[in-house]
Amino acid sequence: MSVEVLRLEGIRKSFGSVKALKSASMTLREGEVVALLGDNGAGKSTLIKAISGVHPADGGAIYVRGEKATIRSARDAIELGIETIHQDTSLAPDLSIARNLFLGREPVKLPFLGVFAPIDFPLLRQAASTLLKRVGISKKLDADAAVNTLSGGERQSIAISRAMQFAAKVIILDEPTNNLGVEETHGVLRFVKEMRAAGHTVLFITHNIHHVFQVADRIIVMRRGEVVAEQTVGDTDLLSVEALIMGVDAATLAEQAKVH
Ligand SMILES: Nc1ncnc2c1ncn2[C@@H]1O[C@H](COP(=O)(O)OP(=O)(O)OP(=O)(O)O)[C@@H](O)[C@H]1O
Repeated sequence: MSVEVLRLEGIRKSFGSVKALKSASMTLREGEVVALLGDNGAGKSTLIKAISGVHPADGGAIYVRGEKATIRSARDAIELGIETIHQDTSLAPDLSIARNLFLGREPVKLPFLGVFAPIDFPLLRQAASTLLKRVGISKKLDADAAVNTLSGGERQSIAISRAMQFAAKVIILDEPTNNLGVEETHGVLRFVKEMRAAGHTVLFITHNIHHVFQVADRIIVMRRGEVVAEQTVGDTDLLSVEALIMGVDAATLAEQAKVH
């Protein structure tokens, strides 16, 4: 079995009287794509926000590569090699594609008078074109174009490319294909596969079970703030996954499908 990269044990999180996470546990391994499934309000987003430091957990333990970790901020998560691509929030829309790819980590020239290190734009542009070429979207996109001129799918591609660029061990995608067209959706799913091929671990939230069968190795199902099932995708089928999400028996669901 491949190496464990992230383990969550009994993660808890409440918002006032709402127990969003009662006790969520899961293990992610190197080079696997895992789909995090569950009905609305199951706790999926809250769990990834706990891992990415957006809403730190109230309790439980997080282990990164077997070592106990503390994630209290987005910076903590990034330093541990965990990059999260939230829906629509990861990019600075007014800045260029190139700036976005390296946001906060742009190559700089030598400091001027020891205090000011200006961005090295030619080097930035060159690094951005190399990256866009590597992820196969160089033909369409100009690294100098502002992100607000891009489609939803192109924005997702940029956000994902950025995570790849910094070699994050774990990449978390919150509904990465939400609101995307067919072609854009396929582009994002292709990136997910490329990330796995490059050895990254990908955890993605989705409501689209067809995508699960296209790219995921395993599914983890949440219900009412807990992980209630984990399965290898090759060992299950669409109806069984739907039944797990709904918390009903697969045979009952099949019977209901016949009636309606
Ligand atoms: N910031 C918040 N303040 C108060 N309650 C919240 C907050 N975030 C989430 N919750 C509540 O926590 C529970 C879990 O929500 P969460 O968004 O994690 O579910 P989800 O599985 O991601 O659902 P969806 O698929 O609809 O996005 C819900 O009852 C939700 O209303």
